[in-house]
Amino acid sequence: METAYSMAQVCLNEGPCLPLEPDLEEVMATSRDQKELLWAWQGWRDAVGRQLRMTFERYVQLSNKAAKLNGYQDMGALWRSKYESDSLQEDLEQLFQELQPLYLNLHAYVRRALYRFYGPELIDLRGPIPAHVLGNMWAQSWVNILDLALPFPEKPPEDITKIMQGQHWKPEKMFQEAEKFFTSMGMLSTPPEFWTNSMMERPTDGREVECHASAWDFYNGQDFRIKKCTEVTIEDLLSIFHQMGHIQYFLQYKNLSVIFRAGANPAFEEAVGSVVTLSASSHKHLLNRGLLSQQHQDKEEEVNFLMSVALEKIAFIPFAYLMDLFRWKVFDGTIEKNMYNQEWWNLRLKYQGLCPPIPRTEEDFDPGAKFHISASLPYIRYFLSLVLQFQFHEALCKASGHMGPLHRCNIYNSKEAGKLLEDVLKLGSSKPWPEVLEKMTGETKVSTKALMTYFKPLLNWLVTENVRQGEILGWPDFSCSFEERE
Ligand SMILES: CC(=O)N[C@@H](CC(=O)O)C(=O)NC[C@H](CC1(C(=O)N[C@@H](Cc2ccc(O)cc2)C(=O)O)CCCC1)C(=O)O
Ligand SMILES: [Zn+2]
Repeated sequence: METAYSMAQVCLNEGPCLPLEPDLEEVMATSRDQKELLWAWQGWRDAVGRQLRMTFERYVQLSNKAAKLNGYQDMGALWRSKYESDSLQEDLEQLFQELQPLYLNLHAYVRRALYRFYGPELIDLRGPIPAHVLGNMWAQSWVNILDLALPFPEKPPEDITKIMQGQHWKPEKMFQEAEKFFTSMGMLSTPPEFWTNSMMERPTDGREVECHASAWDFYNGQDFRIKKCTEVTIEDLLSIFHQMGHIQYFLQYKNLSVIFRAGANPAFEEAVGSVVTLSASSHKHLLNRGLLSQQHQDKEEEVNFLMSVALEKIAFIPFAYLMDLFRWKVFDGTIEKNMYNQEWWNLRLKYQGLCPPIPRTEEDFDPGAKFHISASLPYIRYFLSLVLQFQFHEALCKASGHMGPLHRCNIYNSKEAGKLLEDVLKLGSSKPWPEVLEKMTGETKVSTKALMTYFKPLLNWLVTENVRQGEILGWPDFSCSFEERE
């Protein structure tokens, strides 16, 4: 399945065939022509999703067989066991409910912005949003339509990608920049093997590679690598920070016995790189790294900044939640194979408030068009990491002596924050994760408080704006209308 995913391309009538990275992702991110967006969206699902359906059905059977042989009810139960909690699903639902007001206000606001641009024939102000106009192949991050959704359009943020390209950044410099962030906090640098053995760019010698980025621990205490088809963009720079977070975790726990060389739970692994990214993407940090020239941000520019972070992080919440809600139900048999696609879109409607842009059938297998499903990589870790990374951010900012709003904090150069983070990462999975969380934050429970604190100024602005526009929160017109699409 992963090979089919990484080799798939969508071909223009006469002319080149486009791979997902960077070409189709570029179309989804930059095109404002809904017919072109639909071509890429549908083409990718025809090329990948449809091909994977049969294999996926067999994969489910074999996965459950393996799980049962290991004493688990089904593979979903095995995946969930990593969190060592008998109330995991209830706790996750509780976190999701707490974040709903933030998501519903963002959804309503973005729907209005898309309505202004694409008009009533495409957008129903009381309905779900079609999934192909949100700037991303899976509508999991909406940051690429920031230009359509900017609260104060007369104060657009600087284009950091253009600045990077103007400064002739190369992939290796992007990795060095990320490493420098960790060493500035007194944390570990990468060994020479990392720089010789990693694959930082798509090969030009014709080798077909899996371009979805990943970080690898070779469990020999010295060989650690990242594989990524790096493009010189701010999006790729920030995802390199995320990847280097995995490498830092590998380095910190490399002397533990191999059974403990893992994150305290999978969400901890994901949160480490993301928490550093929260500082690295701050105005203060980008300014002092020479990637921004504007000295200070006024109130309105700050709302614009928070909107860009929300389009990445808040839009992601329901997607990250439903990915494994779907797979857990597939593994436990609640969702049978003749229902895969309609149940997938039921979840996409219920949690994300999205519709497919064209009718879908059971000939399609849209979940398979997402890397982690083709690669059998669990996903709930990203949902939990979203909450955890803000809890970590608050704790590390406090340790660094930061005063003022959480979204202005930058832990770069803070040896205190580095020490606190290091002491946590060194534990690997050798202690129950609530103990590790308490060491970092003083709390033993995952809490949305820090995330809500970070976004409070934006939520205030969003609620005021949505009330002013008389927005309906949610999608009472829940049907996905297609006739206008023709
Ligand atoms: C051997 C192995 O598998 N190693 C694991 C790590 C480990 O287990 O040690 C690994 O490298 N997994 C790959 C995966 C890559 C990325 C990803 O897939 N991200 C998600 C979700 C997301 C979205 C936005 C965001 O800001 C952060 C995350 C997506 O893009 O949907 C690509 C972009 C960034 C992270 C990763 O690094 O988590
Ligand atoms: Zn990760």
